[in-house]
Amino acid sequence: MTGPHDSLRIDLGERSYDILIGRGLLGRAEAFDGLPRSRHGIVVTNDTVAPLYGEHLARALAARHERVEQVVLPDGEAHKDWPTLNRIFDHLLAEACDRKTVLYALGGGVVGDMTGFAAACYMRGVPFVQLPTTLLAQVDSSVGGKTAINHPAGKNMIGAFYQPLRVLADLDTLATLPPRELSAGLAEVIKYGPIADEAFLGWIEANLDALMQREPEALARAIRRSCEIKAWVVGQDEREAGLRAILNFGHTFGHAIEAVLGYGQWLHGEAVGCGMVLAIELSARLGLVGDAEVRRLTRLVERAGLPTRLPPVAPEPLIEAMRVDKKTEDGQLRFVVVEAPGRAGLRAVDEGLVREVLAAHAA
Ligand SMILES: NC(=O)c1ccc[n+]([C@@H]2O[C@H](COP(=O)([O-])OP(=O)(O)OC[C@H]3O[C@@H](n4cnc5c(N)ncnc54)[C@H](O)[C@@H]3O)[C@@H](O)[C@H]2O)c1
Ligand SMILES: O=C(O)C(=O)C[C@@H](O)[C@H](O)[C@H](O)COP(=O)(O)O
Ligand SMILES: [Zn+2]
Repeated sequence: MTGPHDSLRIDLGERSYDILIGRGLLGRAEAFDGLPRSRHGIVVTNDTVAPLYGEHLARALAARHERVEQVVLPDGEAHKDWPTLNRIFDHLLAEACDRKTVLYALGGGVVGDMTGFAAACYMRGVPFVQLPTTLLAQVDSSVGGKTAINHPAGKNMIGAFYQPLRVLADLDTLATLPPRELSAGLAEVIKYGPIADEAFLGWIEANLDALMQREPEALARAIRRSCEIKAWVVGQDEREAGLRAILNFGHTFGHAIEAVLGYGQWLHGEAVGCGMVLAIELSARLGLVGDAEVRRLTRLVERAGLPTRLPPVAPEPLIEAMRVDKKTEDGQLRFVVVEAPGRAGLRAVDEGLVREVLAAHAA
């Protein structure tokens, strides 16, 4: 393929695939070389992203499929649900799409998670490609094969592990991303520091202003390192038997905030930002890290424009929502904690301690 781009491979045996990171990838037909050609290519996107990048992508795909069609979903986390997922199936069936049909997820994590789940289910599995257009999706959700929809009782409760054939992260798409969404994406970038790479945490601290100003080199490096860490984790533990849980740092608190407030009130990245502050505080109360680590992460989350205190909700509904977390075993809450800077693990935690942390961070 011509043109400057960076690439790395996620090593999963017969399910291995490449992640390409570069400018203008969506419009470059050669970025799709080697992917299956078929009668139908179905672009799943939403009503915000379709007018921005839909046509561009359709042109790049025109030579690959006799028919390139779009399924345009309503935008937002509130629509990551059964009725919206069904719209994808309705379209595939109405157009007599067969099992060679390729689905293309064009958008952020919501579109990516739903398209992946639809691909896993339609005719028991059709190929799909991730085309992430948010920072969050480029550093996290497009990689690793977790696909899902939400349930009112809990985030991502209905889903499947199903890997894409390729990930194309087009850096140019980040130019149109609203600032609040950029901050949300930074939450998942920051996450990789305390759990896996203290040097990367230092790099983020030093380069946060450049990232927030969208300097292309800084963004490319943050995306590359984030994907490397995620590929390293998922390559060892695709289905979260153990190690992969570290990618859930901040998510037990974060998912509870999202569910209790109502999906879409706080963005996923905002809830994870606040959740990481609570999770490092929990780590400190367990005697694993010191106050300096708590202050360091809190300061970075704050600088990234993310909340560090809980929204005005009572603790009980949050605890209830946390009991639904996928890491809970035999009714026992389990949290990802930082064990030392750059290293994380999973611990069963007493509910009393969790309540103390919630109280310390109440609005
Ligand atoms: N599968 C995983 O491993 C994984 C990892 C992290 C998060 N997630 C999931 O991802 C979702 C969050 O993803 P997200 O933060 O990308 O949110 P999102 O998909 O809702 O996208 C954020 C907003 O940005 C808009 N948008 C997307 N690309 C744009 C662009 N280039 N220019 C302008 N606007 C654009 C979207 O329409 C939306 O309004 C959550 O549902 C979360 O649970 C999944
Ligand atoms: O890829 C993973 O594994 C993650 O945990 C990444 C998270 O950022 C992401 O939000 C994921 O969807 C959460 O997974 P869940 O299993 O807690 O729903
Ligand atoms: Zn996440």
